[in-house]
Amino acid sequence: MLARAKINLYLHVVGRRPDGFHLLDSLVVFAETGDEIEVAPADTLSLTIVGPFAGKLAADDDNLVLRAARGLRDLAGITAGAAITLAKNLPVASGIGGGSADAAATLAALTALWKIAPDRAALDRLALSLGADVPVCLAGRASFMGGIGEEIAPVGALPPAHLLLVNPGIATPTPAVFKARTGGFTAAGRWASPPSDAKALAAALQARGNDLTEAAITVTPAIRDVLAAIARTEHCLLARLSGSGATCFGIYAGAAEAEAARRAILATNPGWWAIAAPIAA
Ligand SMILES: C[C@](O)(CO)[C@H](O)COP(=O)(O)OP(=O)(O)OC[C@H]1O[C@@H](n2ccc(N)nc2=O)[C@H](O)[C@@H]1O
Ligand SMILES: Nc1ncnc2c1ncn2[C@@H]1O[C@H](COP(=O)(O)OP(=O)(O)OP(=O)(O)O)[C@@H](O)[C@H]1O
Repeated sequence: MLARAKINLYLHVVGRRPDGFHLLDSLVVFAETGDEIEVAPADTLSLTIVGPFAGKLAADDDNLVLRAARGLRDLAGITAGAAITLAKNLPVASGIGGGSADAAATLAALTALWKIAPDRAALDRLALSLGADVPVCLAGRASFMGGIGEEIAPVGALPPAHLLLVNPGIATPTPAVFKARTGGFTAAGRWASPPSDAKALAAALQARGNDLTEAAITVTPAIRDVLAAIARTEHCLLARLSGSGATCFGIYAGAAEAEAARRAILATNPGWWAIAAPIAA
């Protein structure tokens, strides 16, 4: 099962809860690329990690995949096991929700393997307890995200558009970025009807922003270089940070333009990670 990368096309910080968590308004979409979760019947729960970023992550009890599996088992009141394999294709702690997508894919795959039908509200509560981005990853489609991540509203059909994702290879922990944030709050940026094409989408996004950008650059200064490099690529309609970083994205009208931009970026920055993929329909 594909655990798609999550991209925050815009992200406004609209308030703060008394417990310190930030209230957000974000347009979340998914890219047609990500990690892979496979599950097979077994007596006990186990996790094997393979793939390009396997070395950056331990298959220990804290792994979001195993936390999701244990949480689902407890929720269903069963003692089943599963042999889970995670192909870690996305950089870790990079603002594209890899761990959250893995957790959501694990919940979906094990629900099918164990043939259980958990109560939806309880499943959503479990998702949120695993991470603020897990509920939207569980919904699995383009959404306006509110609250601290628990409010998911439909966006309507977005126009076809292609993404270039670029990461400078520096893990950027989400808590550090929220901690570094200064300044006030921004109004919500939701629109009533979706833009008609990629150019109109980029124009609508230009009027919005990612309120974590400055803080993320404080934590990982290389983000400034990544944003500039994406903005310089031909046919780039918009360059922006996703989530708390350090992954940034470019928007392009066509697949060929996004792929050409990926090659151009890697030619001058061979140490960076870059991938081109359409926004999932
Ligand atoms: C920045 C986003 O990626 C936008 O989609 C998410 O809000 C973060 O989602 P996430 O990585 O699943 O975050 P979590 O693991 O739940 O939270 C990590 C830490 O970030 C801070 N945090 C997170 C979400 C939020 N709405 N407000 C916060 O202040 C909290 O200090 C929290 O302890
Ligand atoms: N399966 C997993 N994949 C990635 N990270 C995991 C996983 N399990 C636990 N983690 C831990 O969770 C933290 C966040 O990782 P993740 O890659 O989800 O961050 P992120 O891309 O910044 O997410 P977000 O965009 O939701 O803030 C890392 O510090 C990592 O050690």
